[in-house]
Amino acid sequence: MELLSTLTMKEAREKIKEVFADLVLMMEEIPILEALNCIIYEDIKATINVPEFNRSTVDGYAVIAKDTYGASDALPSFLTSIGEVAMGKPTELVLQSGQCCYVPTGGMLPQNSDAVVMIEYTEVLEDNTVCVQSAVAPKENILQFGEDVSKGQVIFQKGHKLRPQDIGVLAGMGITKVNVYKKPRVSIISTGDEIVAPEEEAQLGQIKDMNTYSIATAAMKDHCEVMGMAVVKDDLEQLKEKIEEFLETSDIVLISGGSSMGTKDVTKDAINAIGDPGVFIHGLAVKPGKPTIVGKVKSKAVFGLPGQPVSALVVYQTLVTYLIKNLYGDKGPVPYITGELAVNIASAPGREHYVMVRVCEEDGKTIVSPVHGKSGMLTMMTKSMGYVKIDTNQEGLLKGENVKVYLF
Ligand SMILES: Nc1nc2c(c(=O)[nH]1)N[C@H]1C(S)=C(S)[C@@H](COP(=O)(O)OP(=O)(O)OC[C@H]3O[C@@H](n4cnc5c(N)ncnc54)[C@H](O)[C@@H]3O)O[C@H]1N2
Ligand code: MOO
Repeated sequence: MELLSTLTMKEAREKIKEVFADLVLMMEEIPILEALNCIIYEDIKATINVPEFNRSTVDGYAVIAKDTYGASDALPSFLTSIGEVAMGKPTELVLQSGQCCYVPTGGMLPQNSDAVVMIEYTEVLEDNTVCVQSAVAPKENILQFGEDVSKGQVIFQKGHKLRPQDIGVLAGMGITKVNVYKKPRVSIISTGDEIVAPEEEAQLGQIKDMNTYSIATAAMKDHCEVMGMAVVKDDLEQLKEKIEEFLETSDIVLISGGSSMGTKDVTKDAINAIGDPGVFIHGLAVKPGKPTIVGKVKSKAVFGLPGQPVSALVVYQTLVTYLIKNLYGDKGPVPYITGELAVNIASAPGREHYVMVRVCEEDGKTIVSPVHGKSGMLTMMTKSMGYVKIDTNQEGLLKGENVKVYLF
């Protein structure tokens, strides 16, 4: 009798990290407008100071803060206005004690000024006298030279994923192109004599292909380039040929189905038939996802995901995403929220258990409830916001417990 050997998820991840240490992504230089969600290939240093001059953050009067101390509605300070700063222009003005100067939001501060009083707290009297009705502290309402970013400082580290605000900062530095990792190239194969394309009519006993589409779009979400998608019969030779074809252009080939112990489950044999070292993981102590396969051939990664739609996607998210993040050097955590369990949840003994959950707000509390179903029902995941993890040694989770929900 052949039984699956079962590694824990932690052991499987360590093994994957070790075995694919030589799988590396190339670098490419791209315009910043195309770089959203791309991963930075090397540290980026600030090329300038931001701002490059002391700026006001409000419309008001630049002052020497000391001149306003004690000022109030009842007892204002009277300052002499020496002029106005024009937006986008340098100023030559220099403040002396007892003087002030009008500055718009974002305007350059005159020399010697160290704060700005908002215009609402001032009143202009005759003879360029400004009545200041509120005190300001030094540095109040100003952005100092280099306060946002100072020249030479590392603003983004290698492995950082670029978000809209990051792209804005790069533009603000005059950096219009960035070196990023090339996307991992991924191909997807679904195996099964019963699988038909979504647009085809399914005869009794057949099933429309879900996995090719859920896995391909999961890979796109992970910032991969999908190179090929195919459905292959449960046939060793045909599967081997398709994997070999896809390996020509891909870093990772993801196969779903045929991972278990049935007579028609040929994924493991097909991977091993291509070359060494072949399959190095078959079986994980997780639920769902027990029959997972991981192999290395032609220096590339080949995964055999379980055919059940939920299992395939859960293993993708827990294991394939882990490898992809590793390739990118992305050390960020899996995004999660926390909430309170609405009911007790029993665990699968001896396996790390991923339970699909929905989340709602009730009386200001975040309430987490399990979504029941079987791993052949993909709607279990469409009704869920994420999953909670029950560790191998945990007996279950209790109602009222605070849990982490890992988001899809
Ligand atoms: N004797 C045993 N049987 C099974 C075991 C086991 O340990 N011993 N493990 C079970 C578990 S757990 C899972 S998960 C499945 C995994 O099976 P396979 O990876 O071999 O997948 P298939 O048998 O090909 O398919 C399973 C199921 O999923 C449907 N499927 C497959 N591909 C698609 C697709 N692209 N789109 C939609 N649905 C798909 C397929 O029709 C089957 O219903 O094995 C258990 N059995
Ligand atoms: O372990 Mo299977 O992946 O439960 O459905």
